[in-house]
Amino acid sequence: MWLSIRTSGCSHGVCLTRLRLTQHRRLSLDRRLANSSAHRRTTQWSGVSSSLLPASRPFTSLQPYGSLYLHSPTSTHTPVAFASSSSAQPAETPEKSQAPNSVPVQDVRRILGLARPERWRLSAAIGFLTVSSAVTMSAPFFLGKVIDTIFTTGTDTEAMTASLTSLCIMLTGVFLCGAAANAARVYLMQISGQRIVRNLRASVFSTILRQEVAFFDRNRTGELINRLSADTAIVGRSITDNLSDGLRAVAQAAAGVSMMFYVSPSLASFVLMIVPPMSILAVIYGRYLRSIAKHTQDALAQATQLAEERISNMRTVRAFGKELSEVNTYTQKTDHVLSLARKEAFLRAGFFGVTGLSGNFMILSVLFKGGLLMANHHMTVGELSSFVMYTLWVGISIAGFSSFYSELMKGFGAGSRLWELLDRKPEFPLDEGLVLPPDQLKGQLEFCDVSFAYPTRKEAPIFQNLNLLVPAGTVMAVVGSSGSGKSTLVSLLLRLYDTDSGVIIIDGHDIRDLNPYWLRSHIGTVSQEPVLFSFSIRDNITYGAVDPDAVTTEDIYRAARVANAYDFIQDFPKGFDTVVGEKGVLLSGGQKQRIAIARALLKNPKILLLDEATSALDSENEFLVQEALERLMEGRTVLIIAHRLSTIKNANSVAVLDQRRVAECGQHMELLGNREGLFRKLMEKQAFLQEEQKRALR
Ligand SMILES: Nc1ncnc2c1ncn2[C@@H]1O[C@H](COP(=O)(O)OP(=O)(O)OP(=O)(O)O)[C@@H](O)[C@H]1O
Repeated sequence: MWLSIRTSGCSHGVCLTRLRLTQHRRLSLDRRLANSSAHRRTTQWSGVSSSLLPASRPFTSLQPYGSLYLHSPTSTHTPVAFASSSSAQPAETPEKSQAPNSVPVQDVRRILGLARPERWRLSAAIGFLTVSSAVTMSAPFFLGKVIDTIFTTGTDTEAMTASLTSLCIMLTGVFLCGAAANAARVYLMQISGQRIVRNLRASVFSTILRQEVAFFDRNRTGELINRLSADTAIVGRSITDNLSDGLRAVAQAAAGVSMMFYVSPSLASFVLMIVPPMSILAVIYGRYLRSIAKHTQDALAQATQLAEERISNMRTVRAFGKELSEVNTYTQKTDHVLSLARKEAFLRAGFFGVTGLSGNFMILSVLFKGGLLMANHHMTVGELSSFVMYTLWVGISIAGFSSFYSELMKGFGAGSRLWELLDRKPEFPLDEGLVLPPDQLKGQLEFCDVSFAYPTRKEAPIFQNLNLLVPAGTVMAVVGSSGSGKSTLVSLLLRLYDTDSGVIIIDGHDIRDLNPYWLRSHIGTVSQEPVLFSFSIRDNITYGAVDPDAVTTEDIYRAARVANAYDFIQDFPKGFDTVVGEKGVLLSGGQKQRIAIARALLKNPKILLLDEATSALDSENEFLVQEALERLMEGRTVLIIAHRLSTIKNANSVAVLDQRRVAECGQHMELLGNREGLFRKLMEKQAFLQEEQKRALR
């Protein structure tokens, strides 16, 4: 039994979408098969610590890029439109949420979990820390002994010299050990910190790259980069350097207080009355600081995002003469950062002012009370000196602990943003699903009753019950007015987005059942404005290969020759090793396109999605690009967004998009014959006919 869906105005068999009900059954069977492990190809992502991710989610690494996302509607083509702060979509990351005043236990566990792979190094560092702190804290006691030796040996200079010398030699040895232990601690902590940050960055980057394209529509690049660079560094520092400083502060404060009680319990009880109010102050301060630090990070992320977007599109900024206004906008953002930083500075100033004052009062009270005790012979001068030094150390340690606490809170703030990102599950998997044997892939494409709206603009549907069939090995030209959804068709075929309803079928398989990674490895794309990466031409071409390691220099040269790129590449002084600049900015439009064609050729895809170059190219470049494209299209299923009459004429069929569906479909001459038809009107409007007439006259 056959169910036929004919698109309105479609007069050619190609556009007749036949959806056999038995095929439906086959599809559901395939879907079940896809779910079975036999049909799944799940590849472990390597190089990233799986402990960073929730257990429910397998952590897999990126495969070499198989497909070229050149015609993604999200890619930065010229002309460039900037996201204004007012119109910007809210970011998905948790910056917009209020900073909670308490740290959830699972956040603490998670942040400590980051240090697990470094536990041995960190344990050794803590061992060295204990040694160096013990040395530091024993110093006042022994220095007190030195003072007492000086004051109590009276006129017996020989005895004093002997005991003073032995004491000083012993202390020198102890201090040297302390210095070595301290150096070892700093080294181990730094290395562990860098390793933790490296792992965290790899995880965050990998998580970002696995997200579906809609995620990148919602989140700004600058904000994501900020998570990747700044937040990871803050988290890394908070559990290494900062943790070490915190532990040292606690250990030294505890040892200092014990020694104060050992030297003079009555003086110690008197002085330490000041500690409880100071601790309460430190906790309150830490909370405030955490909240302000989080807002400062958010504001900074926004400023970074703006700078990143403007700098990477500098040509557009210059062309519109917007340098000054962009500087003003950026300054406004940094002013906001400054106002938050001012609040933070005010808080810090107040806190450190109070702690400094308390420290001085502590010393003053020690000297006052200690002087009285000395006068009553309850203390020696050496003991009082030791006590004063311990008091100073305890004061320094408490101040160190409060800065440790505030840094730790900053770390939790940055961590909470990272967890939200790391925990985000992509809406559809990158590397799961059915993989067809190579000989089974013919390349027939079918859109059956497809309805779709972009996730960020659900209220504006792009397609409603769209039907289209591209038989394997044929070329279909897609035409339509601007915004009719031509590029969206390409995005759906690449499965950058999923349809809201209806199915896209490739060789009888629902695209959602196919492994997206595998699927994209068989689809080549070349857009009007191909994006190249800032490495050499050789590497840019190799980027297209599914297995870059298997690519030989001869393969690259062959692809470049077929793409009409070999000669101009060889004319560069560095030939194939020429670096093309960011997004290929050092090349002309036509050169970029021919390199992109070579890149697609190396991939040798079964299905080609092309966005033909417009008249932006000069006639020689246009000819070379056109010729290269024609060679690329040979023997493949091609969906081409056509801008030229010659392409439309040479295609096996033409589909006209209008009103969220395929309005007309058929061979070029057939569609042109319909005087009232949309295609005819479109051609007239786009001056294709005039172009043809001009040619006929020549
Ligand atoms: N990522 C996106 N998020 C939301 N809307 C989008 C997105 N990309 C495109 N659109 C919208 O979808 C519609 C179709 O866009 P599409 O790029 O597919 O049109 P097109 O026919 O290729 O246009 P053109 O010929 O001008 O390139 C447009 O209204 C566009 O604004």
